[in-house]
Amino acid sequence: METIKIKYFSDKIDKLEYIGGKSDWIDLRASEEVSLKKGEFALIPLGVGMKLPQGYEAHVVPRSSTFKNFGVIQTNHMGVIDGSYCGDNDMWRMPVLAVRDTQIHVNDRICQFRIMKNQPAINFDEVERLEETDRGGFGSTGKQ
Ligand SMILES: O=c1ccn([C@H]2C[C@H](O)[C@@H](COP(=O)(O)OP(=O)(O)OP(=O)(O)O)O2)c(=O)[nH]1
Repeated sequence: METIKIKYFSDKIDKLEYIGGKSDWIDLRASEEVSLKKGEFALIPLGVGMKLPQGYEAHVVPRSSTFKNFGVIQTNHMGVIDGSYCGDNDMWRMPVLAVRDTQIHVNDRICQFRIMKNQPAINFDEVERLEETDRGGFGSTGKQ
């Protein structure tokens, strides 16, 4: 069990809930009304900020139903919340592009997140040749 310090920037959204069993991803809610015309971009405020456990980052992705329900695509495809994004004003947001006119209401569950361990520190060792067998290009194993 990990404990996460959380700040709510709005009292209009439900508190986050960890529900084990079905999925351990945690749904995030829009904390403000967002109206978009087709083709518009917005940063949807998610109304929370967190101090993640030491050595963790968070990954934010849409819910599977988000496109069907709201007609928006997450423009960064997966949001990466660094552990250092933990200041008093560091509210999480979801960048989206609307593919149709749409309305996101306060408290709508729009995306989900999980925490992930940081990768180890990396040192790049530059070489002339990698000395391994080529894997082949995109699609080199065929279609079926
Ligand atoms: O979907 C996202 C992605 C990022 N963030 C916050 C947390 C993250 O730690 C910070 C910076 O994100 P990132 O490093 O991915 O963005 P950048 O464009 O490289 O900005 P920076 O120059 O601040 O690193 O923005 C969000 O709220 N939502």
